[in-house]
Amino acid sequence: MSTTTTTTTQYVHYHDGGKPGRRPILTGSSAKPTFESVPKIDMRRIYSPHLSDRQSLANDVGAACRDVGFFYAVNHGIDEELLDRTFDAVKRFFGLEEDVKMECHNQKTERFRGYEGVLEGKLDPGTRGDLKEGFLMGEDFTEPEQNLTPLPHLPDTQHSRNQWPSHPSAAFFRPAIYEYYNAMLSFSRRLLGIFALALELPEDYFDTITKHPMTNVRAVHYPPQTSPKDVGIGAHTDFCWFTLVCQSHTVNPALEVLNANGIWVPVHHHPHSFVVNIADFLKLITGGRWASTVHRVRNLASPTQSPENGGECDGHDREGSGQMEERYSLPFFFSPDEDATVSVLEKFREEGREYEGFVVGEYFQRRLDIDRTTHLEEGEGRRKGGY
Ligand SMILES: O=C(O)CCC(=O)C(=O)O
Ligand SMILES: [Fe+2]
Repeated sequence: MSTTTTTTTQYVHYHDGGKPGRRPILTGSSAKPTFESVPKIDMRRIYSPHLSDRQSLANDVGAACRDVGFFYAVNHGIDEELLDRTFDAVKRFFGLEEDVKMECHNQKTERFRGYEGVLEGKLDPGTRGDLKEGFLMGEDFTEPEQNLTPLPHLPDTQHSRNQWPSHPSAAFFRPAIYEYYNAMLSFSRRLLGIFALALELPEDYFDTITKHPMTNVRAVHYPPQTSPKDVGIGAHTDFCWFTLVCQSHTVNPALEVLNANGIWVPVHHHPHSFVVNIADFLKLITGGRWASTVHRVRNLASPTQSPENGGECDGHDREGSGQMEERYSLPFFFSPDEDATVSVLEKFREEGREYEGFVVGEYFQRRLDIDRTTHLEEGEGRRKGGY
């Protein structure tokens, strides 16, 4: 008598470029060469007056963008106390009365600026929603903190506008977020030069399309989750140029990135460092040579120590059965000017192929609209149709 073993392929599902995607989980002999950890890059060379130092940093950055799409940026030069102050303010903000936060609910704006409640987002349709609350702000020429001039050809009504809570108990929040926003914006401009060098382009190559870039800070609070079926933010790629994330400490890594074998690789907390990731626009203009890597957040309670796991966490299917921790993160999203047209860079084009150009703001809004409509869809959102 003979027995047959049937193996069925298992898949990881995600949301990529605004569309659902899936990747087979490959193990053993079918596994491909891929990354198993996120590289750490010392950013001190970004401030060097010598082009050779900036170029050597660019070489490290370029390798990470190609092979992983993610890296830790350490020694980035942004004041650590500023980062601590921002996290304090963010924790305080999410602890405010619900009414104070709901006054600036994000569904009141086209660009999704303002407050989003727990379970209102849903990047992974297979879940009950994202177990997080957030607050989004970004470029807004009416706010004096930004010192911007309005785009001449756009009517005032089409410019992005922020919303801030007006209650006195929230007065601390706007200046704190602006301090972070402005620091991240100037660091991002330097990083853009490093990306240009990494692509063997002149350092100022992207300057003409980043005169008034589209930028966002999102402050996020992930309550601890007890069920592994939940997700803090469903698996996705980012639809900007690149993202910098500062994350608060959790015993277990909550942010995870997907490698080519469908394995989730944990992104650890390194105090005061940023996590940098390449997003869809940079993947697009490099003709796919740089990776816009799928990632997700699960703020699972830490596992109880057991002899089997030695108290170690492997970043995979953790059960939520231990210490409960709140998690806070501060992604900063950077994209070129809303009215810039971009396409695959000349150097990456194949002869005889047609390449479409697209307007940054239009592409961005299309992606944002997908997010806006997946929010509050099933009546779980407390304010469905309310605005
Ligand atoms: O909270 C994080 O670490 C990442 C959040 C994220 O992926 C996003 O907001 O796009
Ligand atoms: Fe993301």
